Amino acid sequence: MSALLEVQDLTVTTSTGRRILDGVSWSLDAGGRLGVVGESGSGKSMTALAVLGLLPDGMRATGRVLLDGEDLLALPPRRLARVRGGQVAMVFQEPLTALDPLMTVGRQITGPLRLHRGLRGAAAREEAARLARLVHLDDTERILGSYPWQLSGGQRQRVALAMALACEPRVLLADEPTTALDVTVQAEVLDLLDHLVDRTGVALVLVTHDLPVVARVARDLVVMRDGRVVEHTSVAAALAGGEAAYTRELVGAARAVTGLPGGGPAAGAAGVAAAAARRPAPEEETR
Ligand SMILES: Nc1ncnc2c1ncn2[C@@H]1O[C@H](COP(=O)(O)OP(=O)(O)OP(=O)(O)O)[C@@H](O)[C@H]1O
Repeated sequence: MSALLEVQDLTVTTSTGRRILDGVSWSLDAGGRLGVVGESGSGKSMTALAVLGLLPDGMRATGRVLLDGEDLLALPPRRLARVRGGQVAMVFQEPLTALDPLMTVGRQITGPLRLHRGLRGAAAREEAARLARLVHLDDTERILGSYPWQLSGGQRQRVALAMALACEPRVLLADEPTTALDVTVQAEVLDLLDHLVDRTGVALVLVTHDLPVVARVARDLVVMRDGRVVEHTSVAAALAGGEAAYTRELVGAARAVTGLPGGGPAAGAAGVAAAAARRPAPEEETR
């Protein structure tokens, strides 16, 4: 079976000729969950932006980004804009950047429903309410009538997820979706992401500097450094040791400061407890 999304030899160069990405390749199957990790400046966000055709002015991308075999890098801008937000949706670190401060949440969710699915009136409102419930915004009526600034950070990120899922995308690209949230809300949003991927079958690309975040939600892993892919493996294999010395370094560092699950004796009690607590049963899922 061929991959749903395949990045082949992606290279991004600035106007001054500096290579920001150098021959990045990875693939994602339908329904897959891929984590992209690496330290600050390793090129994670640029990879996500290049996939979406959203690179800053003056940067040039070469290589191929195949969605179901169609090269997104070769698409005319208007066709690419339809793919973006349609077949490939995105969620960023700061949900406020994706939300219009002057529009109620309800109108923001019905926007993509109208644009990508042709829903209007009561049908659009009902679908917006269903999406709000899907992302566990249970006080649905109040939330849909609120403006973004009236919501908490966690609620805003749930709204951003509802908007991303409104067009029934095949791929969800999330760049540091929990980094701006405090720790307990982070855990809730990660559990929600996990649940949404299961529930909708959307394939996930999760970009983060935080390995425990990836370990919690992703199945496959791309480790980046200095604009290159160091290793493309499974999360389980990386936690069990990883091929590349740099992957082992990242895993070791994460394990030293957090309860990173899996792995050998170094995982310790905190890691084992975190692994056990990783997937709550649906009925006890954190809201
Ligand atoms: N607008 C820009 N112009 C030129 N270089 C840039 C620009 N934005 C980022 N870069 C450079 O591109 C490289 C990759 O940056 P990128 O933002 O993808 O890293 P990252 O892995 O996502 O890090 P972080 O977690 O800090 O966001 C870095 O060296 C960065 O300095």
